[in-house]
Amino acid sequence: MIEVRDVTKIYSAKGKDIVGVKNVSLTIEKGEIFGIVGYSGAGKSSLLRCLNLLEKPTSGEILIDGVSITKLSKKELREERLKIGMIFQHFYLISAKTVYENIAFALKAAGKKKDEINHKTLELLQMVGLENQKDQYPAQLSGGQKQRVGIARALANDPKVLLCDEATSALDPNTTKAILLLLQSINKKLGITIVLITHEMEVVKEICHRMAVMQDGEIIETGDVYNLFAHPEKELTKTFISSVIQMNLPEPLLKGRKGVVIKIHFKGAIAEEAVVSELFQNFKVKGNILHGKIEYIQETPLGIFIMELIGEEAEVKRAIAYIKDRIENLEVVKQVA
Ligand SMILES: Nc1ncnc2c1ncn2[C@@H]1O[C@H](COP(=O)(O)OP(=O)(O)OP(=O)(O)O)[C@@H](O)[C@H]1O
Repeated sequence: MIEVRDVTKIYSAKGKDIVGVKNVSLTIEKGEIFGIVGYSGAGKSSLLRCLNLLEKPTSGEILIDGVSITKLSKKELREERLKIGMIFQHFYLISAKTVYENIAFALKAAGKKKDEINHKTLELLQMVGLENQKDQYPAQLSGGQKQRVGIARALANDPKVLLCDEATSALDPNTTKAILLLLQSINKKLGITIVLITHEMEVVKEICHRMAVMQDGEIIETGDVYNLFAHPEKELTKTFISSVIQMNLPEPLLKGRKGVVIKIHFKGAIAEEAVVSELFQNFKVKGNILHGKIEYIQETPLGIFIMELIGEEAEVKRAIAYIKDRIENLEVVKQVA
């Protein structure tokens, strides 16, 4: 478990104070994949780098499995850092070393013996699917393959935590998907806690269990990914979510509507039921479906329907009440007269 307690990071540049992270408190559970999203400059990298003390917080405390890493001596911190792997957007591989040597280097640096280094390196190569590229140099690899080397190297010393700094931002969508699947399988297989920062909501939607949204150094919203997608509160969270899920109708489509426009989120299995057709059977209302989609947040469906209900006012009201009453986890989120 990672506990971030009231952490602030202030940089000094040219005599000016720049706030990187502001009073952030956060708990990341053991074995979860936790995503931190925000625009450029929001403080994501600063916060992530505080987690392994690549940046020393100006104030506050960070505990990993109960050990306050902000209070460790240099020697203790060096040992603790071995338990925290990190991967980067631009990979940072050693260009003069082969794939095998890049991974083995991390084990050598930790003082492992030759036999153990060989055994572990081969095991890691297999885990990331690079057995056949072991003698190639980074320049001969694709971006996805380079990131696989980065992941193998980060896992060399069996860390408890893997920090991912925009790990897929330099990759194309297909390669991104493959790397995310690899991270997900590593999380399941090894039970390792993964903290990733990204500006791409798709990444969060694909693999994160929980997430936090950062703005101006602060965490403005946090929670379970599915629930935040279904009920985002903050405008910035809504903006991020709308980059992967169409949540609103374009203004011109709303203009001139005579009926009541409602937006419904169907949560969980209910998304697959024929709720909307039942509505039209039971009430004297006509409906225009303006937008309808079922998204999958990992395995769980989230249905989004925007429709216009046309009919006598009282009947439309009854129809809306019927939807609200009948299904507990169905919500009318917007009514426009
Ligand atoms: N070494 C540094 N010295 C001075 N200011 C810094 C330093 N690192 C970050 N900052 C500042 O701290 C703030 C947060 O930056 P940070 O890089 O953590 O944000 P970010 O959300 O990761 O953005 P990006 O995705 O662009 O890296 C910014 O205003 C940035 O200019």
